[in-house]
Amino acid sequence: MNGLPTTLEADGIWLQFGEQKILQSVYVKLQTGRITGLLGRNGSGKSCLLKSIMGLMPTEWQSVRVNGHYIGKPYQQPGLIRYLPQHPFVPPSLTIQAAFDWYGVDIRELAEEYRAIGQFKNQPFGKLSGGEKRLAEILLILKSDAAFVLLDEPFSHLMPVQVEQLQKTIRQESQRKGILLSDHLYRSVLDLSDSIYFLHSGGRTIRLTSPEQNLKDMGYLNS
Ligand SMILES: Nc1ncnc2c1ncn2[C@@H]1O[C@H](COP(=O)(O)OP(=O)(O)OP(=O)(O)O)[C@@H](O)[C@H]1O
Repeated sequence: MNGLPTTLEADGIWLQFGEQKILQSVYVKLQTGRITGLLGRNGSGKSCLLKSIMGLMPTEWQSVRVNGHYIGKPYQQPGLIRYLPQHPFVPPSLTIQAAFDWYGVDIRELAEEYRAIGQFKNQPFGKLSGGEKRLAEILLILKSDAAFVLLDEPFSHLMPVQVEQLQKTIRQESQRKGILLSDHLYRSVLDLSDSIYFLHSGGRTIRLTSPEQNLKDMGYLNS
């Protein structure tokens, strides 16, 4: 691939577990400089889709292309893509400082805005509260040097003031990255996103044209 990655397209993703069809020919497109939202009911397959894009799921078929070039295992490409899973992923014995060093993120840049990060930098992850841990993990992924970032429920466990701060950081980082944002805090997803996909329980994505109305029509929001 020549030049900097600017577009990532995941196409024709098919995934099933036994008889249960999860994803059926799903398509999503990410672009650097843009935030793409992903919404869908509980269990519709959003987390599976994010893992599939990374190359971490045993899909029946899928094609991930960066600037039009097929990439077999996106997660193996240095500087291409990072993924925030729903569940904690940093080993509990690692300190915040050590984790940030490992991901190549300068903790000093964040410590002023996110006081807790600076304050607890010598604490191991295992001793942090659920919200503190989540915040540190989101920032690790979001600030690391990658062209694309996939965020699975970044706002869960965070108090409102941190959600607001994080929205600001997501906007800042989107100036140089393509971000896929999936969260049930739909208002934040709608406010931040340049375009929004809805994953139907049948396993297909549609792009929302009038997000709020579409979400009501599909029963994701009360009308
Ligand atoms: N490893 C697995 N083996 C079997 N079934 C799985 C596996 N992983 C996920 N599933 C099933 O796939 C479906 C989609 O799960 P997924 O976690 O992707 O949903 P989701 O849209 O992220 O849900 P939520 O909004 O509740 O987080 C669920 O029915 C789940 O039980």
